[in-house]
Amino acid sequence: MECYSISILLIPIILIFILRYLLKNSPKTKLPPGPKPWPIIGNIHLLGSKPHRSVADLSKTYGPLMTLRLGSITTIVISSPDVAKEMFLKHDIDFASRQVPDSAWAVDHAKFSMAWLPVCPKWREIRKISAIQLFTNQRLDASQGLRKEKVNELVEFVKDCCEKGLAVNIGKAAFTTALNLLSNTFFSMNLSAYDSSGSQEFKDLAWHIMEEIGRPNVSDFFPLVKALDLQGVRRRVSTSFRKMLKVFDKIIDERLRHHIGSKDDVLDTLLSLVKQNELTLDDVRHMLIALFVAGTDTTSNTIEWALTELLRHPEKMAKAQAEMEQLLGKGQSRSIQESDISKLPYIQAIVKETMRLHPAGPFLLPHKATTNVELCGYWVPKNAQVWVNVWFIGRDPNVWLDSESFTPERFLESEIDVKGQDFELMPFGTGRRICPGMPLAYRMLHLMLATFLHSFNWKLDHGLNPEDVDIEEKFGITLAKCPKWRHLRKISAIQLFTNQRLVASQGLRKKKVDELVKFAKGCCEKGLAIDIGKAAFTTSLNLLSNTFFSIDLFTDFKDLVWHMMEEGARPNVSDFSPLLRPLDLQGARKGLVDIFAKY
Ligand code: HEM
Repeated sequence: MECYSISILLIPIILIFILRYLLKNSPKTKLPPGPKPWPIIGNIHLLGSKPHRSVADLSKTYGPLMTLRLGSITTIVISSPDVAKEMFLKHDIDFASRQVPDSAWAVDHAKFSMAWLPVCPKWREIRKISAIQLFTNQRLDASQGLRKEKVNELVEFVKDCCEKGLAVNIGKAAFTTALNLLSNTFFSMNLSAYDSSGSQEFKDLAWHIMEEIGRPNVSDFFPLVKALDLQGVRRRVSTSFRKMLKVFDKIIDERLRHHIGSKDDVLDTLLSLVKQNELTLDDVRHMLIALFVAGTDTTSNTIEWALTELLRHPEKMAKAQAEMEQLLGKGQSRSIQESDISKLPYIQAIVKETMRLHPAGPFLLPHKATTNVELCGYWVPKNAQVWVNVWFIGRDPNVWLDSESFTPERFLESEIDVKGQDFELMPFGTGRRICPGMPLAYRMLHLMLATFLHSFNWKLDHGLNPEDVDIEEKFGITLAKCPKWRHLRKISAIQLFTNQRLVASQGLRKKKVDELVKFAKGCCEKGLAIDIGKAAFTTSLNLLSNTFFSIDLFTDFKDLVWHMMEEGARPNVSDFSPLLRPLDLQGARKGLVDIFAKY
C-alpha cells in the first residue's frame, strides 16, 4: 500500500521533469547557450572590470548569441553582425525598449528622457522633434558658424599652451570644445570658458553620470532590493542631475524672461513647443540632460582615441596632415569648414577606424525584449536585457582583416559606413534607437579632428615611443581612456623621484638625520633607553615630509599611518564577497575614511 502511494506521488514529479526538459530544449523555448550560472549571483562574477572584453571572450566559447544570468536578470549578448542583422531587421520593434538602470530613475529622469523611455507615444514625439527640428541639415548648417568660432577658440587655446611650453590635455580640451559646440548649437552660448573651472565641473558631472549609470549595480541585478539603493548610486546620480538641472534652469529662465524666438536656436524651438503644449518644461529639462550627457563624453572620447591612435602611428598622422594641406594649403591658409568634410576621405576613414576599434558605447545602450522572440533558432524571453557587443563586432577577425590593427586605409576602398546600414560597424547603433545626435556628432568629430591635425604638429612627450602610448581602457556606459595610473607613474618617475630633485632636497634630509643623532646622543647622556622603532619611524616621516613639503609633520601622524596600514591589511568580508561591499560589514572602509579625513 505504502509503495503504491509513493509511486502515485513520484509519477507527477517525473512528468514535470520530463516536461521541463522538453520545453527547455525545444527550439521555441531554448535559451541561447551560456556559462553555467552560480546560485543567486548567476554569472556576475564573470564580468570583471572590462565587461565588453570578458563577454567577448565568453562568446568565443558560447557563440555569437549567448545567455548570461546577471543576478535575477536574463541577459542576451549579441556578438556577430549576422545575429545583429536578424535582431534589428526582423525584430527591431520587439527589442526597441530599454532595460533602464536604477540610477536613471534619479529625479525621475527615466520618466522623461529620450534615452530611457520605452517605445511609447511620448518617446516617438521626442524622437520626431529631434529628427525634424533639432538635427536637420538645415538647422545644423545654420549653426555651423557658431561651431566654427568654438573650434577657433580651441586652436587659440592650444597655441597659447604651446607658446607657454605647456602640455595639452587632449581629453579635457576636446571635452570643453564638445561641450561648447553643443551649448552653442542648443543655446547660442558657452557653458564654460577654457580657463575657468566651469568646464571641469560640467565634465565631472557628465562623466560621473555616465560612469555611475554604467557601473555594475546590485539594484540592477536584484530588482527586489532596488528600493534600498545599497551602493548609493541612485543617490549620487540624483545629486549630479540636480546640479545639471540647476544650470539648465538658469538658462531657461533667462530665455523665458527675454522673448522666445530671439535666438532661433534649439532652446527657442523647444520652448515654443512648450508654449504650444506639445512638450512640458520637464520634458525639455530632461531632454537637455540626455543630449548633453550623451553628446559630450562620447564625442570627446572619440577624438581622444583618434589622436592617441595617430600618435601611435605617426605615418598615418602625416598622411592625414598631407590631405588637409592639399585641400586647405599650408601655413596661414584658410581654416576648415564643415562643408569640407566630404572632400577629406582619409580623415573620414580615420574617424571610422577609430569608432571601429573604440566605439564610445561598447554595448550600445541596454535594449530589452518586450515580448518573447525567436531569434536565430533560440528563444529570447520577454523582459530579457539585450547587449549588442559592438566593441567585439568591430574587432571580430572573421569580419575584419588584421582586425586589431589601426588601418584607416581599409575604408578608402569600402562602402562600409558608421551610419547604421552596416551591421559590422555600428558605433551609433541602428534601427529605431539609433543615436539621434549622429548628424551633429559626425560634423563635430570631423571638424575637431581636422582642426587639431591641420593647426598643430603633434608629438610625444619626453622621448616616449609610439608603442608606449597608453591604450588602456576604462569601462562605463561609454568607453574612456584610462591614463590616470600611467600618468601618475609618469609624474612620479619624471617629476618627483628624479636624481636632480633628490639632490636638491638632500640638505633637508641631512638635517633630519643630524637631529636623530643628536636625539640619540641626548638619550645616551641621560642614560635613557631609545625606542629604535619610534625614532626610526619619526625620522623617516620627517625625511619624507621634508622632501615633499620642506617641513616636519605633527607627531600623532604616526598613529594615523599605523592604524591605516593595519585596517588596510586586515582580512575583510567585503573583499571576498563584493556584493556585500556596500554594507561595509566590518566598518573597515568607514575607519579609513575617518583617517583620510584627519589627514
Ligand atoms: C561620437 C559621438 C556619439 C556616439 C558614438 C554615440 C553613440 C550612441 C549610441 C551607441 C547610442 C545607443 C544606440 C542604441 O542603444 O541602439 C546613442 C543614443 C543616443 N545618443 Fe548618441 N552618440 C554620439 C553623440 C551624440 C550626440 C552629439 C548627441 C546629442 C547631442 C547624442 C544623443 C543621443 C541620445 C539622446 C541617445 C538616446 C536615443 C534613444 O534611446 O532613443 N549622441 N548614441
